Amino acid sequence: MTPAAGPHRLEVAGLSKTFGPTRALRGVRLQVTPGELHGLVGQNGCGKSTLVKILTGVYSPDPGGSLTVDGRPLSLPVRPAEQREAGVSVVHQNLGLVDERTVWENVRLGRYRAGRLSRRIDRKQERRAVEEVLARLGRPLDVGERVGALSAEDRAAVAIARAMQDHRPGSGLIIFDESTRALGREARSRFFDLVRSLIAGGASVLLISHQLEEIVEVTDRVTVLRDGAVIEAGVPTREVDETALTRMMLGRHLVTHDRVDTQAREEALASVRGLAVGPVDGLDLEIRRGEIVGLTGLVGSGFQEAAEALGGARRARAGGLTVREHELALDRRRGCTGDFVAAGVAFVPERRLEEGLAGELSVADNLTLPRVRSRGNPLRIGAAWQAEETAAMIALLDIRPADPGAPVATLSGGNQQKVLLGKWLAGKPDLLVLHEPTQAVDVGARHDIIDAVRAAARAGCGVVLASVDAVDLAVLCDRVLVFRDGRVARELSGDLDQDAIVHATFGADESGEGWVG
Ligand SMILES: Nc1ncnc2c1ncn2[C@@H]1O[C@H](COP(=O)(O)OP(=O)(O)OP(=O)(O)O)[C@@H](O)[C@H]1O
Repeated sequence: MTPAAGPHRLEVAGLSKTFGPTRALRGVRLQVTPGELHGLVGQNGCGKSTLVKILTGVYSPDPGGSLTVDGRPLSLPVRPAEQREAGVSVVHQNLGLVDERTVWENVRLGRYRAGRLSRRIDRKQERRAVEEVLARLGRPLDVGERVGALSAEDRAAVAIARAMQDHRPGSGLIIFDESTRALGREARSRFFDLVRSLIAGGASVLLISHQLEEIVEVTDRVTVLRDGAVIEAGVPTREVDETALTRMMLGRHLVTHDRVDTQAREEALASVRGLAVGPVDGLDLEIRRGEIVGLTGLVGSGFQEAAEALGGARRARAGGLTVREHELALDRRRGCTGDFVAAGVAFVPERRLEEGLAGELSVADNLTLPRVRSRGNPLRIGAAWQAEETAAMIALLDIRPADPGAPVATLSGGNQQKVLLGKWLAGKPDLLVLHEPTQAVDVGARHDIIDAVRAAARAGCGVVLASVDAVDLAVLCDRVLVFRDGRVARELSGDLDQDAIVHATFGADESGEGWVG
């Protein structure tokens, strides 16, 4: 679309943010017009989240920048009330919903209006308010339903309703910060239908995504950040394609990954017997050296629980895992991670800071932690092997900043993901269990991660890759097990392609159930 005349919906000028030695943003400018779907892309650590946090008042920027909405300047740092009044709202990663709560509670969370006299929440009024917002969106839902029980697209509608409830018709800016990843292809397209209907009504959208295909497909214009600075401001999307965007983001050309010949050897490496965890009941699985086995399915199908149990992060009801000569009981209590490490099993969880990394410790400490005990005196921090291993992993995975002393919590999401993977790869595991390893990483980092996983397989490591990302599964795996209702509904192998994986995950199975995505 052509930019509308009159003031911009959002105008950011000269915005900078410095964290100690890191210049996270440098003189950023960004203009979003009314009724525009504007994409914002950039490598991990280029400053996207920092920008969103400034727009929503979490961070105060360095002095000197300015921020206007519909021509009205906002004070810096942004005050929550002012942000709400201006109609700027964010939908976070994975939609930011609380599954255990109802639709109306999710929409109203944090903004209940208590009765003036009773100080009680007026449930009837709250529910009615939410029904009205959903009606405005054209998505009437049962507001008393638990959000966890909803379909992916209804969940998306709840997140959008939550974001737009204070918007005056024809105004407002919704920022989607990596919000669409959990949506399947079909749900995603309906999600964008909904977004377009908001835009047709005059709202604006800033879409932050690592899915360049999606950016190219749905946005009107796109702004590219690199190392905290704007490289391209508001290029009309019809003038770019994925390759051009990648080059702008990374400053280099990337060769896309194709499938490579299998690295799997004849030699058996690991076997799973009678695994019962979550909805899974009695899973058997053999993994050979160098083999990459994918586990996938819809949320709740059991593939995630199975991966967590194999990695020692979740206690199973029953089951055993044999890796070479090591036998591990999978129904043991958590806390026996040491046994898994000793057996050569490494698990890279999806939730990095909660399960996998110590945020306050440095990159070097996090990368080398699992081997501190076996390789030397834990009190002798800074040993030569630690420096060597850290330097090797920083280089292999292009971890940024390349500073071994930086606390991990200060790294961007994608760079934390790389540290987590590096932590386990450096230990040269026999069995590597990965859960969503490329989540929230940019195209360049994804490239590095795929290379690193392949190199591990080439060295004889068996890999279990649990993911909803059909592209990752298709380029990396020798075979893919598709879970449905706790059982392996399909096993795909041979020349895998992503459409076949998506179809097997979302499509009707032999019994004719399900729906085609
Ligand atoms: N609280 C903080 N303290 C120190 N440095 C920080 C802090 N927050 C972010 N940074 C640094 O600022 C830079 C920008 O990080 P930011 O999280 O904004 O990147 P991003 O583009 O959102 O990355 P990703 O795509 O990986 O989420 C990075 O170098 C990061 O290490």
